[in-house]
Amino acid sequence: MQFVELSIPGLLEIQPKRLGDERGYFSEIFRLAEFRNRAGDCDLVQENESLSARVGTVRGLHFQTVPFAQGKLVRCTRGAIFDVAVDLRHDSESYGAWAAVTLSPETGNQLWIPPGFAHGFCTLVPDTIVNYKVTAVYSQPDDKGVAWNDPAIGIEWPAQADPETLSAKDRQQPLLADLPPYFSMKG
Ligand SMILES: Cc1cn([C@H]2C[C@H](O)[C@@H](COP(=O)(O)OP(=O)(O)O[C@H]3O[C@H](C)C(=O)[C@H](O)[C@H]3O)O2)c(=O)[nH]c1=O
Repeated sequence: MQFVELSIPGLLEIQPKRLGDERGYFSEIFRLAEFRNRAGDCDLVQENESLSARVGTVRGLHFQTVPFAQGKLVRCTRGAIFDVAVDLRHDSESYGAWAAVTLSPETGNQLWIPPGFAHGFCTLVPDTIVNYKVTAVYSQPDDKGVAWNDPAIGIEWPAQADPETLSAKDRQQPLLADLPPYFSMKG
């Protein structure tokens, strides 16, 4: 299993090994000890799955606030996504910066997003399924967001991104400039 740090420290793209044979392949997609060794001590306490029927579906940018801040280990099990994270740690050198990877079942790669980041994705094909483990349970009162198209963040979404697919919640997320300092590098 390979771990590659993205342009923002803390974000890790994970590439499990695939052992191929005449039947297909076998792949270990998660080992807690190896994951913790790279991502730090954390417990993955909930697993989520979402299906997005339309190509260009945009979900995000979401995060939960302390004490329910979530780390997310994201993979795409059908279709493909442009998966993006935004640094919301107010004392980080990369505050407001974004980084993205394409996740798909063909590559089998994953993205680790530590607490302190907003997460979102855009589907690149119809009927895309995203599966992700999180380090804190869902807490609706602590479920917050930031505008997907905030020019101060400047995410270069794929051409497929379709604003018509946004949920009512995502159509009215605040701008980065209006976010309280929810997160710090000090945890
Ligand atoms: C996140 C979550 C949601 N829900 C309920 C709340 C709503 O009734 C329904 C849909 O929730 P929402 O519209 O927030 O789902 P997404 O737009 O896919 O949001 C997710 O996608 C972005 C990309 C993320 O990173 C977050 O994990 C998560 O916010 O599921 C739950 O019951 N448990 C949960 O953990």
